[in-house]
Amino acid sequence: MEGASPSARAGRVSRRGLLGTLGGGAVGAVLGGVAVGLSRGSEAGAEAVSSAAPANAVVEFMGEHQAGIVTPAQDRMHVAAFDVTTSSLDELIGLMKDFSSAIGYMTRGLPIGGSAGAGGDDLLAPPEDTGEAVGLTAGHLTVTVGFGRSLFVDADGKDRFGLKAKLPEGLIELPHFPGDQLEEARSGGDLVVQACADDPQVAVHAIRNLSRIAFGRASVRWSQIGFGRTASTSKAQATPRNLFGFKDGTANVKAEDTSVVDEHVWISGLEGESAWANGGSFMVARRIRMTIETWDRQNLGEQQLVVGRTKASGAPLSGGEEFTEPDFAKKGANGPLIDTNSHVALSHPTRHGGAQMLRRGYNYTDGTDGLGRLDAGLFFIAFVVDPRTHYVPIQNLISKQDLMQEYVRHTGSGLFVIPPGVNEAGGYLGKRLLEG
Ligand SMILES: C=CC1=C(C)c2cc3[nH]c(cc4nc(cc5[nH]c(cc1n2)c(C)c5CCC(=O)O)C(CCC(=O)O)=C4C)c(C)c3C=C
Ligand SMILES: [Fe+2]
Repeated sequence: MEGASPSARAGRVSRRGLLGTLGGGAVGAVLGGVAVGLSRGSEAGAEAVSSAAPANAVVEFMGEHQAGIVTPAQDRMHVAAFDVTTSSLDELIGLMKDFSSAIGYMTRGLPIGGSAGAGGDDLLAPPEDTGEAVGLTAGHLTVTVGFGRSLFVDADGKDRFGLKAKLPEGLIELPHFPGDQLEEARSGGDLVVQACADDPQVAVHAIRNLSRIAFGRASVRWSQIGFGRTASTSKAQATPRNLFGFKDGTANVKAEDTSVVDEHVWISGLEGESAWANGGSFMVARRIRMTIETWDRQNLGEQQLVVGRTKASGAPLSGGEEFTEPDFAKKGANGPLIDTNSHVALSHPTRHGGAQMLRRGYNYTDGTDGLGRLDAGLFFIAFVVDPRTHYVPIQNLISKQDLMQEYVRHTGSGLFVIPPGVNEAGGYLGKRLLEG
């Protein structure tokens, strides 16, 4: 599914190559976009644009599943949630077609619409692409799109677009968890767009342009920039560290374990009206502020007790090295070596009927809070097959008992269903929901 197409791998995307790779199925809208872009741009412009798409930084947009889930986690993220402002299903369909078309270009490192990007000949219209990514590589950009419950039914239960019957049962209203201090302006949303890339400018460019494209049909409700990954999603990746200074992602679901991914990440087996969601996933997003200053005053022993692993190597406190399975039964002089209320003990699959999640979070900082404290933390993202079994019970237990709770505060929240990928000619993100 992922990986560069042969034409992209060659480092230059010819016009025919572009039509082949995008038009091979990404959408009529993409083909239309290409045609428009080429008719507007000069030959020389198109060539210049094409040569700016080195293949080794391209993650394929098209596929059975959307990219940006099992894709090796890139270092930078910009996520935005949108409120859909139109009440027209046709306009919503148009928006998803336009998003899919633009994503097709941007993930290849090309200016939207095949336009000249930062410039061109038309002085009387705004450029089709804002231009700040021209000259940069595709940066392994992935753009993952999802739908919130409020797209299906509004707060009064009204069927906004005739989609209510297609609402997957798993797309619940998340319950209030103990200690939640959620801010309305950082929570919810009808649509979510997760842009991840190696380069922050590439990720921000994607969200900026999609927001611009959405104008008149959807507006940004909240957005969050993350500056460093806090998870590995591939065995080839080194485990990064979160802002507590601990390795994060050691026991994460990894892309190579395809049977685990199939069981715990991809939606399958849905029948009837919600069958459109098969091949998709659910995305849980939580903005978790970390009280860094308090944490930094704790001694190393306390920090390790809270996590249940050593700070240096990430090994479980029961012994071994980073990837050794924790032994929760192993006792020392003062009881279990891994505290029963440590983060690892409470979130481990053995406490939750084997449920696992693919974590794909990011460190964030949004400056200081006016009291001299860093507004920083972890933008937690997890992809799961069903939040009712794979997120809610875990969050409930953590929120009630986790020693880590003393150092964190949940300030934002969202739950979205991620539709499957685009893998057919004339397809676009969400087509099976919106037209099926
Ligand atoms: C509800 C799910 C989870 C939330 C919310 C969460 C927040 C959170 N986690 C850390 C730091 C670490 N988490 C680690 C492991 C881990 N965390 C969860 C779930 C949530 N974390 C799971 C399922 C696991 C794996 C448990 C296991 O199988 O052993 C670790 C250990 C290293 C690792 O395996 O990744 C750390 C460190 C922070 C700082 C945080 C909120 C700010
Ligand atoms: Fe965790």
